[in-house]
Amino acid sequence: MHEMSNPILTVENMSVKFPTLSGVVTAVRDVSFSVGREKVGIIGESGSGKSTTGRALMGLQPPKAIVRADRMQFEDIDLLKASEHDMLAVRGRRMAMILQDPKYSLNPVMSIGEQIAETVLLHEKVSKRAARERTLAMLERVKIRDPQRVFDLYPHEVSGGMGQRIMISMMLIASPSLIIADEPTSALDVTVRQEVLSILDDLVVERNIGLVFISHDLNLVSSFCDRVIIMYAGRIVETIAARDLNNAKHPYTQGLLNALPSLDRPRDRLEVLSRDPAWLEAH
Ligand SMILES: Nc1ncnc2c1ncn2[C@@H]1O[C@H](COP(=O)(O)OP(=O)(O)OP(=O)(O)O)[C@@H](O)[C@H]1O
Repeated sequence: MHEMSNPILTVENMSVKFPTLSGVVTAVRDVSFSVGREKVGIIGESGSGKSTTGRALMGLQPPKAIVRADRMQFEDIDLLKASEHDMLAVRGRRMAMILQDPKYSLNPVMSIGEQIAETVLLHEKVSKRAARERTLAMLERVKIRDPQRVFDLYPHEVSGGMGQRIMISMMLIASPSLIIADEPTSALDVTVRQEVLSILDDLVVERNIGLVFISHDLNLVSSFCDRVIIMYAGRIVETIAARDLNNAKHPYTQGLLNALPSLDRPRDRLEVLSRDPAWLEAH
């Protein structure tokens, strides 16, 4: 459950713009939210600004992007004032990101074991031998069978589900207080997805940390997260407790819920989401 009295992250009126040849694209407009020790989902259609929001929190927006906000506070760090040097100490350590494809986050020329052991050596004053032992233990913690064999594999040799477990095992070592997961299970099949979600859930509960879970899958987010932020065209249209989703007030959220396939609403009869220009007005 969340302790909003003491949020880990507070964002007030954040906007992200991209100057392009055909003009300035405003990908995120005046979004405000906080994250406590809880799982917060960000949901919206493709292009609604979910990933841009996640990257801006990490300071990982493309160099041309312009991020503006009244406030972006992560624990004791003012993200608006933090230098790239400050962010190096935050990223991966205090705030970590999991992406859809772990291959992009892993070093392709280093074995899995070497990479995890490197993280251990970065965070703990131990010998190389002890780092190897810790690495094998971490692989076991994320339920990887045969960790000795996996230790010597390279990123291209592991499946997507195993890659996400490896990412999570590195987070167990770094012990971040906030994880931003951008579609971490979209590329996985249903069984593997459930396993990865359950490992992620254990991590959040056990470490009492915050998780921002970005997804276009409302069903998944509503069952996995505590609260849900609904984005539409770069804005937050509604923030709601997952258990209250069925009572969502905003017509866009209701449209998303109605668009979910269910037994009495076969897939070939999905409704077209309705849109109203008034939703784009500030509120
Ligand atoms: N580097 C960029 N340059 C210009 N426009 C960009 C850039 N990155 C994102 N955008 C635009 O910003 C908007 C939001 O994109 P974003 O990727 O955040 O959406 P999203 O909700 O995460 O979508 P998806 O689910 O497809 O990842 C889109 O209109 C996109 O075209």
